[in-house]
Amino acid sequence: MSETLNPYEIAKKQIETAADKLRLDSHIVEILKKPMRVLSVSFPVKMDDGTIRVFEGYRSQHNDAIGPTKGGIRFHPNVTLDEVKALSMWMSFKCGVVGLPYGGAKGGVICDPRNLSPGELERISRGFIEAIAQIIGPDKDIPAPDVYTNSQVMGWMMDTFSRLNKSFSPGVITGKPLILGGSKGRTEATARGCVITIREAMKELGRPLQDATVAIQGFGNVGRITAKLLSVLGCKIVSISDSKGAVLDPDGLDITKVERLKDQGSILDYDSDYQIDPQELLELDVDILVPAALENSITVENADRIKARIVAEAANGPITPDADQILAVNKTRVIPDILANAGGVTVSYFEWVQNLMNYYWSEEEVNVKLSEVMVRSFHAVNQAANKYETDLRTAAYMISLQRIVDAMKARGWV
Ligand SMILES: NC(=O)C1=CN([C@@H]2O[C@H](COP(=O)(O)OP(=O)(O)OC[C@H]3O[C@@H](n4cnc5c(N)ncnc54)[C@H](O)[C@@H]3O)[C@@H](O)[C@H]2O)C=CC1
Ligand SMILES: O=C(O)CCC(=O)C(=O)O
Repeated sequence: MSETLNPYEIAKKQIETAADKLRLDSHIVEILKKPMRVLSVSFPVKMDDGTIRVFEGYRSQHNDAIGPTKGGIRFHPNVTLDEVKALSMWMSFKCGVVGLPYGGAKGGVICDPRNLSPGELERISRGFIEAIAQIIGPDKDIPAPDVYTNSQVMGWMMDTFSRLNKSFSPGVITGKPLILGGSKGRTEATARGCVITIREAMKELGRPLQDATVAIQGFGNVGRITAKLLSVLGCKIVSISDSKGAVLDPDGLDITKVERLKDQGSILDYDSDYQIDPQELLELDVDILVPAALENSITVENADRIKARIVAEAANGPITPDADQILAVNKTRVIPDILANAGGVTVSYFEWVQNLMNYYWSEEEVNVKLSEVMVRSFHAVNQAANKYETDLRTAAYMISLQRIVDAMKARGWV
């Protein structure tokens, strides 16, 4: 039987694996395998040509035993309800692994921002928040950016929520522009956190970062800043891809040039001799592979051909469970998404805290706090993996599952 690529089925499987190791009661596992609340909405939006289009979106809230739920909003043509549910579950375990007082949530709207005008994008952003306003709020559920949404989208969403509630509510959403209560360091936080986990993993393996070779799939918020930060640490970024294709230079790409080309048109303008098939990027013989795009990049189809020593899951869900097993046999070190990309939600938490106290930290303060969280969490997961003789993903799930279960018990739910 071929493996499932359905993210919801995958998330459930990951929970079962860790729950088995923790010997959790089956009724507790059943609670955790379902989001506690899912809102499915459709809302009309006036397009620039005067026509009205109806857009569909979802908000899934997985478990709020520990605190309000938290997680990004994705705008993408392939958004599905099952994807949003899985992403909300992964958010719960991500918040758990770094010890944030949140449960997980996620939202998604089926649309393609690459084909929308700025005005249409604004009306979709406002329309979606109006449609889900009843279930979000600073002490209920706090959205943030994800794929194809950014700080401007968060600004519009915060404005719509504040107007509906007739009070300025910066704490309803994070990843906002600085002028509206955004946190310094939030834009870079996911990549910065990921780079810290890579640095710690390389230390564990006794390998230097200087001249380490890196391939990065995805050149958006996370992939692009990861490329920049790793190159500052002396790594050689040999290959980068985005939704249009991939480029490779075995001597190391000029990241500033790739950034300029991306802003002006396409990374494929780098040099036609440097273009490769994006699938090839994943299979390059590099020290570090960073999938920073979407789910299911590494499956049973290609797992056996992955040559990287470390795969750092900057994206959510890039490796399927069956592929995970193949990578483990091949001794590839996988830094799981719920740890590798937890820097984003960590600084989102700092943003929310700053909004609630209306007092703001310097970028240095934010980065020092982020680094403390990421280093501590990486080593806690690594130690648990050694103790339970398991991989980093299962160890990370075990830590978070235990926290959520403890909270549910303390509240008298189970
Ligand atoms: N933005 C954040 O703070 C966080 C993002 N993530 C995850 O990181 C991943 C990337 O998110 P962002 O960078 O924020 O999104 P983004 O919208 O800024 O960038 C997405 C990038 O992926 C590229 N892409 C899309 N399809 C691709 C494909 N098939 N092959 C190669 N590249 C492709 C796009 O061209 C774009 O460069 C997602 O899985 C997201 O859920 C996780 C934690 C936090
Ligand atoms: O910053 C946040 O609250 C959540 C970011 C996110 O959606 C994620 O970590 O996948």
